[in-house]
Amino acid sequence: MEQVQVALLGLGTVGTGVWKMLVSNQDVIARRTGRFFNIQTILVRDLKKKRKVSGIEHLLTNDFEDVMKKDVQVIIEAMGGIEPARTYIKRAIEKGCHVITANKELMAVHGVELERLAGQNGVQLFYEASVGGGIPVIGTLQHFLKANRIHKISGILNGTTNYILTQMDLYHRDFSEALKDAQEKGYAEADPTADVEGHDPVRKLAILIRLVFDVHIPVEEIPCKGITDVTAAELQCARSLGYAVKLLAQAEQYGENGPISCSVHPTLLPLSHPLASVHDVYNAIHIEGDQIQDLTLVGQGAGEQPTASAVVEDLCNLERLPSAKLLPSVEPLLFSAGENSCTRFVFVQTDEPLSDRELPALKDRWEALGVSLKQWHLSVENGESRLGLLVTGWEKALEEVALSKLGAEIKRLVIRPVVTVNALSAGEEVKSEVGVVSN
Ligand SMILES: NC(=O)C1=CN([C@@H]2O[C@H](COP(=O)(O)OP(=O)(O)OC[C@H]3O[C@@H](n4cnc5c(N)ncnc54)[C@H](OP(=O)(O)O)[C@@H]3O)[C@@H](O)[C@H]2O)C=CC1
Ligand SMILES: N[C@@H](CC=O)C(=O)O
Repeated sequence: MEQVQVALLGLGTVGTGVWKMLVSNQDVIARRTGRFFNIQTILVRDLKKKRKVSGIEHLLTNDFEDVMKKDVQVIIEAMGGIEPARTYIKRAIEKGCHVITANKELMAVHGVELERLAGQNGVQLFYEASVGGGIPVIGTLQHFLKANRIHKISGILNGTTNYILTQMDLYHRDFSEALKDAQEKGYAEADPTADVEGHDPVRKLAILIRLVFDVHIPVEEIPCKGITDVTAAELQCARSLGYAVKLLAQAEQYGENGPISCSVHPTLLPLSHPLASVHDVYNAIHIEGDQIQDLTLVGQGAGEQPTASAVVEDLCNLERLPSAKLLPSVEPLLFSAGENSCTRFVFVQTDEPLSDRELPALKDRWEALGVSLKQWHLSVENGESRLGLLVTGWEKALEEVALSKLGAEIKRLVIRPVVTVNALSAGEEVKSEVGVVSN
């Protein structure tokens, strides 16, 4: 049996999962690869911290130079953050080690540099765990969709926020309680701001964009909005109109080397949409290509076991799969995904009593502005009116004047993009204009 010597950087959620899987699935791995992966050393920050696995104490170090002294062929980076992870990975590559990383923040920003360095040094750099947790999306794009022209990729790319939205929407739990739960389950980033503000799915989208469109887009150029302002009232209103709110990542290219629209935004999806029923920690990635047509991958997007699965599969594939080919990158023209559709969910909370009898008049006033009111839902709770409106023809420039026609002082307003069903597309016959009213 061939022995492969491995160093593990990080023994948190992912590192612990990798250790456990290499122990629990050692027989399957050996049978299928003819290899035994031996972890020689584990880098951590705090040597005194209580660990979730035993029998590793003698392997722990908090000095990267100890790792460099070991004769290892592979380094698994599961620490997170840009530095010192970037420096450690570069040093490992320059020493001739293959590298596996789960670090999307690093790969989104420095992926091109690190892949180039790996190529120059004749080693592999695999990062399957960096997008979609246990979903093999990177391998699928790199190895099994090479010959397709992919024009669109969209999906739910963050387990923590999907878990929070599901808990709020279906189980009526509050935001902070659901976030705490996601942290305890090991789904969230060390700093969960990256999850709830949308930076984590933006990083993952940047990695996918590089793989499908061969362009590097700086993460700060991807329009992004997180879920911190999504409330239970809004989720209930959207559901009453037949929609679920999901943190949707989207990227679409218009023609070969053409402009790219992309964004990460809380978005309304019709309940019949396949992504609307992707709940809890599950992620989903929908790929549209000229030959494959469309393909959706669904699986657990975060957590110890699914993420460890992606890392260990990378380990098993190191010698089997070819390295990714880096293509010359072109400067794309970027615009926000929301800009090419003008269907919106306008959700208003006001202390003034609103009546559904006023809505036909509002519909006429908006019609005159070119805004079409397709569906509404009004509810009154503790003296507060909550009005959800589905509209087409909405434009930023019209916002102020359109909202002034509501005739009520707005306490809170959110406007979300909507993935349309045919009946809502501008110019098409509307099947139902009837508002849904509940008190
Ligand atoms: N959790 C998840 O579901 C997923 C995570 N990822 C990514 O995997 C990576 C790891 O995530 P996760 O396991 O959740 O993170 P954790 O915070 O649970 O673990 C991080 C580990 O790295 C160690 N570490 C951090 N910084 C240093 C440093 N400077 N020197 C030495 N050791 C260090 C920590 O040491 P110590 O224990 O001593 O503090 C800890 O063991 C991140 O890039 C994350 O984005 C990817 C997919 C899913
Ligand atoms: N914090 C991330 C972890 C996996 O990438 C998430 O919740 O998706």
